[in-house]
Amino acid sequence: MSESLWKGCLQRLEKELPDQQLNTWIRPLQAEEQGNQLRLYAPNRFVLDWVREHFSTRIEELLAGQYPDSPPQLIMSIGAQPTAPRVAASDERESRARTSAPASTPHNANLNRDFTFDTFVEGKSNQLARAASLQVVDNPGQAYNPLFIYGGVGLGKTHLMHAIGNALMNGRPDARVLYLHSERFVADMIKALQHNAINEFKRHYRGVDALLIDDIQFFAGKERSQEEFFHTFNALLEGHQQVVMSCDRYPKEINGLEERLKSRFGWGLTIAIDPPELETRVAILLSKADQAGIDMPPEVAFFIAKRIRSNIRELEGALRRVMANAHFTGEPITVDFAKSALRDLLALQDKLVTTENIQKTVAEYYKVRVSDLLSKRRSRSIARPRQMAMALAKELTSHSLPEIGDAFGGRDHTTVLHACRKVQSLRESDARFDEDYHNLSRTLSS
Ligand SMILES: Nc1ncnc2c1ncn2[C@@H]1O[C@H](COP(=O)(O)OP(=O)(O)OP(=O)(O)O)[C@@H](O)[C@H]1O
Repeated sequence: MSESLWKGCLQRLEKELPDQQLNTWIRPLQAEEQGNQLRLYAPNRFVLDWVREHFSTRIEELLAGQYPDSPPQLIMSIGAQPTAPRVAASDERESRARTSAPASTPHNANLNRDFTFDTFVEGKSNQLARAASLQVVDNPGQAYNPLFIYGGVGLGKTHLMHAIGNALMNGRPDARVLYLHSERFVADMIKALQHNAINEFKRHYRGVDALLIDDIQFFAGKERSQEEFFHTFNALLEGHQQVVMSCDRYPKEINGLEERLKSRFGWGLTIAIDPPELETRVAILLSKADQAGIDMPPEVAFFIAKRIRSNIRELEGALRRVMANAHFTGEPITVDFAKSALRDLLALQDKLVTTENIQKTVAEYYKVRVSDLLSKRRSRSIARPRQMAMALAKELTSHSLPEIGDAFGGRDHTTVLHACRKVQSLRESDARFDEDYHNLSRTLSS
């Protein structure tokens, strides 16, 4: 039988399955080919059951496709392939990652190799989270344990977690690093309970050097999973094994999560990622365009970044759309071109953030009336919210300074400019004011 029997299957599966599934279920398998048999070894029972249930029929079909006259027999078990060299996945990077990982350890393949510190653009909004993540890489299990990263959708939490995992693996290729979404933890646990394999489940998750677990808000309301995670979490911390968690909100704000978990999550370092400011958005766009081999004029990046503010995933979506349009039409990427390519998206955005909406939201936040913001009153309790609203209108809408002045009771454009500068300097000198700004822009952009 050909040595490349499993390789042939892998090549087909790589075309058929999304990367996530390949990395989680298929690439961790080891193959041994003997006579008319293909033996596949799974690193643990979960992988074994999952592959049996979801992929074995397809693998058998692929085997039969290669030897229609005498289809090879597929045998699956837990363990490591005893002698022969492993059959490498066709993706070279994955194959390198696998070769360095002991077979029976929780595999490292669910790390996305593109999410590294090198591809993570630093800005004010993510500086602390990035610095803390680098500390974790330098001193895993010691520096900040657990590291809890929270922030809105699409702001780079997952990217940072993978960057930690990849850097840990680069420093110590035999490190047992496990990245997973909380949903997977829950699914594995249920499966383990069904199969009476909870001890194996425990061993699996407690045997890692670093557990990177994403979107833990998913545990909300799932008591049994929380219980299990609580014990896993404690065991890891006691063993000085690193835990990194991400969540879409501050731990104390997760409804349906046990108090003891909330409090324990705060034992290490809890750190926020905020929505990126304009300069960071521009830098991210330029960096992503560069990675895609596109020469993006800075003024186009600036235009897109100014108009798409909600999160980086949306920013990437807009960039992809512009690049695809340029590719199909062969036209150069200019501001006008981007404007036309993003027409629908921008119209939607404009509808969402209007000056009226900003005035209303700011007035509610500071408990003043909208009419006060538009009035001539100059007391600080009114002037500050008014300046805040003007600065937000400049940042979040595409209106000009005179247009914004008009919308605020017919003020001059220099008043708006002054408000923007004042807000900028207050944000730098007054942390509370800066937090107000972030809260408001988050509310308005979501
Ligand atoms: N600072 C950054 N530099 C470069 N790319 C970034 C940065 N932050 C986020 N991204 C990119 O934005 C996209 C979304 O990021 P990511 O998936 O990490 O968000 P998230 O915070 O985990 O969101 P969710 O809560 O929805 O899972 C990814 O493609 C990521 O590479």
